[in-house]
Amino acid sequence: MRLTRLFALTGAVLALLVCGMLGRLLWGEWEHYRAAGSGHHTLQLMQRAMIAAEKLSFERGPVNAVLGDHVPADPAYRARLLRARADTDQALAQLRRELAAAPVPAALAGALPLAPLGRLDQALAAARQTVDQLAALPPAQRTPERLSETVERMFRLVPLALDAVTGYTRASEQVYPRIGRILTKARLTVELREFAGRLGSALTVPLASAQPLTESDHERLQFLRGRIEQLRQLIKIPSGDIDTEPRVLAAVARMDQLYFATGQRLVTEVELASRAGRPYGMDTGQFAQRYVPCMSPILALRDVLLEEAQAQALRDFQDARHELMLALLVGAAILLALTLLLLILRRRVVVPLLRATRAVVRLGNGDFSLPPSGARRDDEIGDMLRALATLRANSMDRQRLEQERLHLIEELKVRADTDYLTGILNRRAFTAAGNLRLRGASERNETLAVILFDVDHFKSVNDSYGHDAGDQVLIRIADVVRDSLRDGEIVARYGGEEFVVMPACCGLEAAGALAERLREAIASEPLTLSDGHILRVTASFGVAVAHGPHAALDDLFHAADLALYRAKHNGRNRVESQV
Ligand SMILES: Nc1nc2c(ncn2[C@@H]2O[C@H](COP(=O)(O)OP(=O)(O)OP(=O)(O)O)[C@@H](O)[C@H]2O)c(=O)[nH]1
Repeated sequence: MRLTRLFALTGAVLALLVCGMLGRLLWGEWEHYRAAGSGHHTLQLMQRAMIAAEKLSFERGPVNAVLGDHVPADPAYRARLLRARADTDQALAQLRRELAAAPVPAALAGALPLAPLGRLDQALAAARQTVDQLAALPPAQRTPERLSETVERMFRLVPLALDAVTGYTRASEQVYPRIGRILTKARLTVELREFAGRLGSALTVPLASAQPLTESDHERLQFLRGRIEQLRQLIKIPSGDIDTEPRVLAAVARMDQLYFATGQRLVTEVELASRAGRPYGMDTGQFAQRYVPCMSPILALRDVLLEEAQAQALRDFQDARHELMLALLVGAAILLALTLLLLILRRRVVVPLLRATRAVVRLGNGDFSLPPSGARRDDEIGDMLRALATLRANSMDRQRLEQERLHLIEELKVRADTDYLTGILNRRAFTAAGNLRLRGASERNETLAVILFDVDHFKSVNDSYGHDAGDQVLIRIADVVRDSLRDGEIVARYGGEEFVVMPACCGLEAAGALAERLREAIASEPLTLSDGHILRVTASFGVAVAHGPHAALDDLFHAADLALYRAKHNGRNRVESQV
C-alpha cells in the first residue's frame, strides 16, 4: 500500500474512532441535559397539578360554610366561595396552558394522565351545580343525606386531580430519578393536606345541623386520623440530604406545631363536646375559619419541598448544560488537535519522506535534479535528508569520476593506437586493423594491398637540419599522405621514417597507382621548417597484395618490404610492386 494511502487510511480510522468516542460522550451529556430539562418541565407540571388539587380542597371550605348557613347565605361566605372557585378554575387553566405550551417528551406522554383532567372538568361542573342547588334550599330541607352526598361529590374531585399529580410525579421520577424522593415527599404532603381537609369536612354536617356525631362519624374520624398520622410518619422517613435542609426542618416543625397540635385539638374539642352532649359553640363557617389556617403549614412544607426540587433540578440543568458545553469544547479541541497533528505529521514526516523517496529514485536513475530540501531540520527526518544530500553529492562525485575514467580510458585507447609524433595510427593499431581487414578480405575472397614507403636519405635531413627538423618532416609527410587518402584508406607510421598505407580494397595495379599519387604528392610538396628553411623530400614505395584464405599480414609486409627495397635500390623516389 502506498504511504500516502496508508496515511490517509490511518487518519480516517483515527478520526472515526475519536469522532465515535466524542459522539458517545456528547450523546451522554446531551441525554443528561435533556433529562434535566424534561425533569424541570415535568416538575413544573406536577407543581401546577398540586396547586389545582390544593385549590379544589380549598373550595370545600367555602362550600361547607355556605351549606351550613341560612338562605340567602352570608354574602361574605358566598364571596369566599366564588373566589375559591375562580382560584380553582385559574389553577386548572394554568395547568392546561403549561401542558400545551411545552408538551412533555413523547415517551412520557402515556404516563401523563390527561384523561382525569377531562373527567375532573365534568365532575367539577356537576358538583358545583349540586352545591348551588342545595344552597338554594332552606336549611331544614338540607337533610344530612343530601348534605353528605354533596360534600362527598366535592371530595371525589380531589382524587381526580391527585391522579394527575401522581402521573406527573412518576413522569418526573422516570426522567429524573435524582429528585424522585423529594417529589414523593411533596406528593405525600398533598395527600396529607387532602386528608386533613377531609377530617375537617367530616364535621361539616354535625356542625351545620348542630347534631351530635354518630358512631359512624366517630369511626370515620378515627380512620382519617390514622391515615393522617401514617402520612405524617411517611413524610418524616429519612430520605437523604433533603431532611437536613434547615428550610425543610423548619417547615416540618411548623406543620407539627400548627396542624398536629392546634388543628387536631380543634377536632378533638368538637368530638369531646359531642360525646358530652354539649353545644359545639361554633357553626361550620366558624370552625372552618379556625381549622383551615391550621392546614396551611402542610402546603407550606409542600412548597418548600417543591422549591428544593426545583432548585436541585435547575442546578442539575445548569450543570448539565455546562457539562455539555464543556464536552463540546473538549470535543472540538480534540478534533482540532487531531487535525493539527495529522497535518503536522503529513507536513513534517510524510511529505519529506515522499520527496526523499522521489529523490532516491531519481538518484538511482542518475538524475540529480531534485535536491532534497529541509536538510536544516534538527530531527531524524533532517538526519535522513542530510544523509541523502551526502549520498547525492557522493553519487555526483562518483558519476564525475566515472566520466573522467571513461574519458581517460578513451584517451589511453587513442594514445595506445596513435603515433605520438604524427598523430596517425601506430604500428600496433595498424597491425590489428590490418589483420581484421585481411580476415574480411579472405572471407569475401578479395585482394588486400599494402603500400610501404620510406623517406629517402632521411639521415642526411637529421644530420643537416637537426632531429627536430626531421620530426617536422615526418609530421608533414604524415599530413600530406592522410590528406591524400579517401575514406576507408588508412595510414600508419610503421617505425622511424617508414610509413604504411592500406587502400580500401584494390588489386596490385590500383595500389601501385595510389602509391604513385602519394609519391608525387610528397615529392611535389615543399616543406617549410619552423626556422624558415624549405625542404623537398622524396620517398620510395613498395607495393604488395595478398589473396586467398591462407594469406598472412607478415607475408604481405615482407613482400612490400622487398618491393621497397628494390625501389631504394633502383634509385629511390619511385614505386616498385611485388613481382
Ligand atoms: N628526426 C628523426 N629521425 C629519425 C626518427 N626515426 C629514425 N630516424 C632517423 O632516420 C634515419 C634513418 O637513416 P637510414 O636508415 O640510414 O636511412 P636513410 O638515411 O633514410 O637512407 P635511405 O633509407 O637508404 O634512403 C636515422 O638517422 C634515424 O636516426 C625520428 O623519429 N625522428
